[in-house]
Amino acid sequence: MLKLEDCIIRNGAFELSADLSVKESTRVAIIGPSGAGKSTLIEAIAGFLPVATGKITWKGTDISHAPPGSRPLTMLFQEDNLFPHLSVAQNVGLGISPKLRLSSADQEAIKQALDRVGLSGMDTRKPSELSGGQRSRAALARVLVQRRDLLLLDEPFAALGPALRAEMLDLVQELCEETGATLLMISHAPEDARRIAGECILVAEGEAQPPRETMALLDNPPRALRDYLG
Ligand SMILES: Nc1ncnc2c1ncn2[C@@H]1O[C@H](COP(=O)(O)OP(=O)(O)OP(=O)(O)O)[C@@H](O)[C@H]1O
Repeated sequence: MLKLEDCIIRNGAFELSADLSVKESTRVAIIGPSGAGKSTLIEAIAGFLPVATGKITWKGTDISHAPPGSRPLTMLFQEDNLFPHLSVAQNVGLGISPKLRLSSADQEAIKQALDRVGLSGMDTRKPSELSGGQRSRAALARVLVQRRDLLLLDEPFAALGPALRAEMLDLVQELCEETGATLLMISHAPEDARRIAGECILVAEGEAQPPRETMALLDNPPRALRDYLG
C-alpha cells in the first residue's frame, strides 16, 4: 500500500493536501484541472518536493524524507526521458548503473528489456534515430530493468498521436501486469484513464482525493471535474 497520511505539499505559494492510499499492483490515473496540483502530487511521492506535514509510506515504511534515488519507484516525465548522446542500450543501462558499469548479466537484461518493448536490434542507435513511439519504448525498457515497485508517469505519451498513445498505454498495462508494479499516471485524457486505470485520484480545489472507481467517477463526475471535462 502507498499511503499519504494527512499530507500538505507546498509548491511555491501553492498548497495541496492529500490523505489517501493506493493498493499494491493497481493502476490509478491522476486527473483534474490544469494547475490543480497533479504534478505536485507525483513530485512529492517521487521525493522532488518535500511534504510540509504528514507522511508518505510504502508497504509500511516511511519514505517521506528518503532522497528520490532511494525510493522504490521510477518516474517517466513528459519529455527528455533519454540522453541524446547515449545509445539506446546505454540509456536503458542507466536504469541499472548510473555510471554504466554493466556486467554481462546486465547487458543481457538490457537486451531482454529491449526485446520486450519491441526494440530488438536497435540497441546501438541514438535516440534521434528513433521515432517518437520508439523513444517511449526505450524509456519503458529502462523502467523494466529498474524493477521498481512503483511507476509514476507524468504524461510521457502526451506528444504521441491517439493510436500510438493507446498502443503505449497497452504496453504499460502489460508491463505492470507482468511485474506487479503499481502505476500512478497523470492524464489529461479521460479515455486514457478508462483504458488502463481501474481507479482515479481527482486533484481539484487544493486536494488530492482518495482513489475512486474510474468508470463511476467519469460517468458521474463531481462539479470540479465536470467543469474541466466540459
Ligand atoms: N516552481 C513553482 N513555484 C511556484 N508555484 C508553482 C511551481 N510549480 C507549480 N506551481 C504552481 O502550483 C500549482 C500546481 O501545479 P502543478 O504543475 O502541480 O499542476 P498540474 O495539475 O500538474 O497542472 P497541468 O495539468 O497544467 O500540468 C499551479 O498553480 C502552479 O502554478
